Amino acid sequence: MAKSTARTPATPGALADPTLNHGVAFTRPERDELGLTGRLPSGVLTLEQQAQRSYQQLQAQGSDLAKNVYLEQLHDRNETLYFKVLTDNLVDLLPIVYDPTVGEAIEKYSHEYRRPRGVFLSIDDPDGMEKALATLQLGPEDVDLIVCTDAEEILGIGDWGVGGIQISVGKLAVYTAAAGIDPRRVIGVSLDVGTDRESLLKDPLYLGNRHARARGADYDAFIEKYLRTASSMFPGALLHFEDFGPSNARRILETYGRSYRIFNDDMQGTGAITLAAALSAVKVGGVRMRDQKLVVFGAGTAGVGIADQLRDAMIRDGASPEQATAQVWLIDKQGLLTRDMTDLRDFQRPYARDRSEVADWAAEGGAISLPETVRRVGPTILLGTSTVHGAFTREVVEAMAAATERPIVFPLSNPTSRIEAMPDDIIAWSKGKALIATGIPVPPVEHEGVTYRIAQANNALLYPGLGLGTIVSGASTVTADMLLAAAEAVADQVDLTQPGASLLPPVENLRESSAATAAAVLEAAVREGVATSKPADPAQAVRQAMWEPAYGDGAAS
Ligand SMILES: NC(=O)C1=CN([C@@H]2O[C@H](COP(=O)(O)OP(=O)(O)OC[C@H]3O[C@@H](n4cnc5c(N)ncnc54)[C@H](O)[C@@H]3O)[C@@H](O)[C@H]2O)C=CC1
Ligand SMILES: CC(=O)C(=O)O
Ligand SMILES: [Mg+2]
Repeated sequence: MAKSTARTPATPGALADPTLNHGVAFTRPERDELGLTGRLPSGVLTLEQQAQRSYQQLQAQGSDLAKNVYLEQLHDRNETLYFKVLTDNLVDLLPIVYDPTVGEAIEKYSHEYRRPRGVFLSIDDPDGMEKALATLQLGPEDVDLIVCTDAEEILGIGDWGVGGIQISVGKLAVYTAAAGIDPRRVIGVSLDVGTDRESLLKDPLYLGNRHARARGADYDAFIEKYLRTASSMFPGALLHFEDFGPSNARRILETYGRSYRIFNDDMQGTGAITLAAALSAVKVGGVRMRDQKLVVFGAGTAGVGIADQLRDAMIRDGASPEQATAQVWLIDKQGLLTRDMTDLRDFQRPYARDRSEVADWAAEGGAISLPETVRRVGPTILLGTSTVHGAFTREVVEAMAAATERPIVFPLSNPTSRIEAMPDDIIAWSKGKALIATGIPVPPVEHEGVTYRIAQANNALLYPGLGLGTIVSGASTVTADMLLAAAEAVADQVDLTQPGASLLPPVENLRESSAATAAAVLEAAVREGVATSKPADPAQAVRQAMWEPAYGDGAAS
């Protein structure tokens, strides 16, 4: 008997390709033309109706992680529909595709894995890098943005190896939903250099390179090769670096920041969004920027990136560089950082205090604690970038409130399990005086008849607009003035007239806010002479460049 050759026919191309697929929104003529006759139920829905149905399906998922996975699968089926759902429900869904749920998706990547998204570049095959990027079949003019991570310091949850691809994917989703970056012109990249997390190395299902993290010359050569390859294949692309470890993050930016179009979100994006929140807080608090005293708890990539930007803001407001630097105190695992310590990182050194200055401060085992520093310094701003949940205790916040009328308290660590203090506690302990911003989304806090809206000082409120402005300007590098323009544009959008007002624009307005930020960045790039495109009307140029989720002509939409 002849062998049967019958099999289920393959999904026709237009349904299988998420960038082309409109699903049941394909009209009848389109179905005929694309060879889909009989391959879809006969009803034809609009994009709006499809989005309604998807949103209902999403709500039926049992957990935030399940929602994240559902959305990923939707993205794999129909990109336009995915972005329609995401853009129309950004307030609800930002915490699902991004911070904090993305942290869980990263931890469980190898177990929740369905299908790949992005490009995986392996340190064990550096010569395969060009070949891997070439599989995308994109030409030199086809790419605006590449987000890469080596996943050594994902959010505040540390080293997650290849699972870090999901932070690249999440950051890109926010770029598109918040600023209309064209999703067909972006690439997410995992730079898989191994992992030092034992549990991953021992997990039979782990999908990344199964060895310790490469460091030293091999690592440096791999990063340099990535920069050379990505920027020669896609010369127009902005190269976004995310969640690298503290020593590499800064070193890469300092080494290559002037020769490649790179942007480190954890240092520069976080610095700029926190500066924006601080500019608002300073307006409310009344102490001039040049007179602020800043204590940073957790002096790593984000903490010192923010300290640098706040120090520069003090200088712009009239402080001398020496005075501004002396108004910053850094605390890390060793306690308050002092110059006599032998394990300081290069970037911490400028802010380390002279030991003689703190000779009579209380120290436990040689370490000067956060509460002692706050009591002694009387800071006006307290910043948390330590990943230490609960580090801002009642004692610390009360000491801040005793020293300054409107203490500025920014517990910025992500995800929720790492936050230094929750806003309702800070509001209660400071008797409603504290001016607060957090890294995660937090609901408003009621206290003695006032509703306090908590600013989300997450770089997601700034980097999409910064990226859009950089892309539209064709800027050759991301300059300090472009970052400052972005911070000021974000701060300018805030209405501080009501008691308890948020220090940053709400996520509801993120698309509008990103457009305004992008226009300001574009203008700064032109002023600085790094722009290659100089549109006469920056606001209009930015709006025109923003991609909208729609099927375009022909489909029911
Ligand atoms: N809100 C936002 O937009 C952003 C928030 N972050 C958050 O900031 C936190 C830090 O991130 P990175 O700076 O990238 O990490 P990092 O590893 O570079 O910095 C963390 C620093 O905290 C220090 N630290 C750890 N335990 C400590 C302790 N008990 N006392 C004092 N210091 C301690 C570490 O030694 C390190 O220097 C993370 O939770 C991350 O999610 C980071 C970037 C953006
Ligand atoms: C928000 C972000 O970039 C971080 O927590 O690392
Ligand atoms: Mg980050």
